Amino acid sequence: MDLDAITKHSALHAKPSGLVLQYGTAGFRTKAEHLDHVMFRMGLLAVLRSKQTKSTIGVMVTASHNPEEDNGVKLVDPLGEMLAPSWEEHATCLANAEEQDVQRVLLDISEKAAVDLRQDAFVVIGRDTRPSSEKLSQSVIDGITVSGGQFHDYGLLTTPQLHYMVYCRNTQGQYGQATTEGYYQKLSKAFVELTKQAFCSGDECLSLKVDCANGIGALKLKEMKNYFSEGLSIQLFNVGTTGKLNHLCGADFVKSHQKPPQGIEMKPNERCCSFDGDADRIVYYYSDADGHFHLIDGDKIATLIGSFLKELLLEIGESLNIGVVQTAYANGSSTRYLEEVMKVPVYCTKTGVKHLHHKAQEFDIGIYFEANGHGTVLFSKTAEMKIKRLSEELEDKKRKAAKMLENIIDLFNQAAGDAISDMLVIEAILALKRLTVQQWDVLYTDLPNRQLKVKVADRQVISTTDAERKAVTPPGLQEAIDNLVKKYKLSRAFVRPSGTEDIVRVYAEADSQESADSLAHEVSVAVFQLAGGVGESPQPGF
Ligand SMILES: CC(=O)N[C@H]1[C@@H](OP(=O)(O)O)O[C@H](CO)[C@@H](O)[C@@H]1O
Ligand SMILES: [Mg+2]
Repeated sequence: MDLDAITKHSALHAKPSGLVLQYGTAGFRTKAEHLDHVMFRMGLLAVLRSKQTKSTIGVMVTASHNPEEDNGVKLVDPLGEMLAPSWEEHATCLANAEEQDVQRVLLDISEKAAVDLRQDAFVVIGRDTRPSSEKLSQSVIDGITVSGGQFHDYGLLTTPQLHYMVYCRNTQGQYGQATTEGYYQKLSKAFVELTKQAFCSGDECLSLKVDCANGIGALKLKEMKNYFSEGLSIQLFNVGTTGKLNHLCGADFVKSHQKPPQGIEMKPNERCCSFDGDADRIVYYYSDADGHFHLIDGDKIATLIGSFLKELLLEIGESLNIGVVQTAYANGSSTRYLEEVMKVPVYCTKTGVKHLHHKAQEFDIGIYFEANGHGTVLFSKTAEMKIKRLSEELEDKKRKAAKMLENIIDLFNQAAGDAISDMLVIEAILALKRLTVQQWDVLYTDLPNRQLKVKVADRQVISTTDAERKAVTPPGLQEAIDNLVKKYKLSRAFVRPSGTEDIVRVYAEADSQESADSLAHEVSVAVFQLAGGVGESPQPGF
């Protein structure tokens, strides 16, 4: 590594003085104009990580569901996973180093992580459709080249596609071909195989409306549509030609406002879904004959998938262990349904897919979804091999079930939650089980809930425990929440500092929407008072 060259180039990507950023829930995220130095330095870091793991590392430039003016960056580890926690710390150190300290921090990381600097390095890059993304990804490339790494720039990709590319490259193509073509082919083939049995006559076809959040999902789905056109007809909305990214549309908007996105024509009982800005989240919804909006979130997606997989396992007579992983944001009704009706063990982790993904790896079949629609299913190598063997050995109905499982394994993106892949899985299950969106929705009834944001001077004054369900600091906050919760029926509430925005999140659920709203408001006021609220105190009403 030519440290002098790095220093010279680093000065061209100077850090704004006083700016401190953290590698948060999903990498660095802030206003795009503050990120040039972070991008350059993440290029440098990706090279070190690649040398250390002797593998291809991914860098994704995106701020997912954040407003269009924001941007962000995250590194993808060799098996398509999120960056290891110890390297998140290195990333934070490097991003915040003053100009004159960049060399020293790089050498420090290399020493601490035992990086052999003579190793080759290879990095792949992807970016979303934000106006700032192209220039920022050039800064990543600058960091890679000046530190002697090689790279392949995929250009526009969904986040899960980049995870897939990294996984493919590090398994010598065993997981699939590391091209968008390879991705489309793998998923479409599995989808077509899986749904073949669902359509008796040739003229049946699924139809679905997709809100693409004015983001990358629109471009990629448009390309992919032709691969499965016979089984599924999709109509795309919010494709980015006129609207702004994530503005009044997309999965995050629909989930948090619990209402339909703008820019989509919804007829009664029509099945619709929304992606987020980088297409790693999906939520479904419909409007009933009376015009009531029904949201089908990540919890209901996990339930649908879980019950389908359980049925198939029962059919083939194999006892592979299934676990469902959720976060504190999972609706209480979903947890109860999974545990009590479906009899599946449920685990709760901290927010952020890296935590859920990690936990899901402990099972033969680990299903994980955040309530906001980010998730996937992981199959252990043993489970995968067993299913493959059974699909050759078993006969008739059992063989059919094993074949279905085999295709489902291929249809899931096991590197990361993926809106396109999840959409195809859901569509296939609905077709195979002949379920309408309404029948899916009534599996259980969500407890009314409300999420709010509170602005405080320093959100880190709030620390939590018990998978973020209890506040440890500031003193008195948890006690205040406990007392408020007692006032309502079937109620629950918790608060935590966001890892992607400079706010504290408040979540409440209760037996009625009025109670959930009122509890969320009261907890917000407690946060404002006890955790250093800034600006105007939270007002009731939404
Ligand atoms: C309540 C909520 O939806 N939180 C989201 C959000 O994290 P926060 O740390 O809550 O800002 O963004 C994360 C990254 O996309 C996602 O994993 C997570 O679920
Ligand atoms: Mg996202």
